[in-house]
Amino acid sequence: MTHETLIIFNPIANLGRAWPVASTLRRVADELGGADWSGTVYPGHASEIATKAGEQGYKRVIAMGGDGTIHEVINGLMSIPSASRPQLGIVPVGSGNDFAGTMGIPRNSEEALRKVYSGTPRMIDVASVKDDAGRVEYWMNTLGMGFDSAVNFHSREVLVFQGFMIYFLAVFRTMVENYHPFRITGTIDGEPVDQETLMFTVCNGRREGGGFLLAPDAVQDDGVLNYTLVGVIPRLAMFSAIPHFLKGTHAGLNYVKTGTFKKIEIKSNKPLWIHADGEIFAGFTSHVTELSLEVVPKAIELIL
Ligand SMILES: Nc1ncnc2c1ncn2[C@@H]1O[C@H](COP(=O)(O)OP(=O)(O)OP(=O)(O)O)[C@@H](O)[C@H]1O
Repeated sequence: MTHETLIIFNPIANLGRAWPVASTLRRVADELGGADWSGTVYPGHASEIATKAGEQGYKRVIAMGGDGTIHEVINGLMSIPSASRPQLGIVPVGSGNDFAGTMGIPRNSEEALRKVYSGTPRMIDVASVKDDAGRVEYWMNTLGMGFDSAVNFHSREVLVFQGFMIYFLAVFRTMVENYHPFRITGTIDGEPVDQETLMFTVCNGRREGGGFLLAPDAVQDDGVLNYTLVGVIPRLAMFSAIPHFLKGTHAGLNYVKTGTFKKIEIKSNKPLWIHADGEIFAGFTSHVTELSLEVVPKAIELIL
């Protein structure tokens, strides 16, 4: 440890386009006071590096990548006691960068890096998810069950486009291949829920999939999370719903329920496909049928 800042850099973010950005940013970081750098070598590595950063006494950790990198870094930071948890900075070099977008972090990576060195820390909420096998993960942007998870899984196979276009193509594939209603029962903040569902997305951030505005009113330090639940509609009607989710005007649709919560406990009659911040929590071969979701208020000090 030679600096008080550690940059955790994902070289394969944005399909490898992040890699050349690092050499430019290295010079900028040096000019701003310097940082130690650590590149990720395999999935999950960012989480391990962030955990170690706490033990090593770093004052701040910069997640340089997309939402998946921030997700891993946050899981590492949450394993550190809050008193010694480093601050978090974000330099978006991923493809969707939805959480950075929500937080108003500049899309330009050099500008974002400069902001980390000159910005103000603000405590933000994160959230936890626990499945029926007792597996716990933290997430900071969105966690989706059903339709948007299938979109996320398919988006990994679209290799020729960038950003939002990847997700847009994946949406059409999902409509054709994965019409998969499921029934959820359980409670939202103690209130019973029993609902045939196509998609159930819980949000701390406002958008996912490079621009789908699922929770336009979400606030990241209000101690509550938002949800958007899409009931069962015919496949064709889904086409007309897309513009609403892009603009964030879906709350008025009669098959959509939205609201806020602190804790959700649900069971599904079918295994749930789940993404957490765009990372696969339970894929197409999922066995997860029970889930508990909870806000962790003001858990991370994010430099903005
Ligand atoms: N060296 C590596 N080799 C393979 N995978 C890696 C490596 N380092 C990180 N990863 C994985 O890369 C994946 C994608 O990272 P990330 O989400 O940051 O970028 P992105 O998908 O381009 O951006 P976004 O999620 O904002 O669309 C993550 O699942 C992470 O675990």
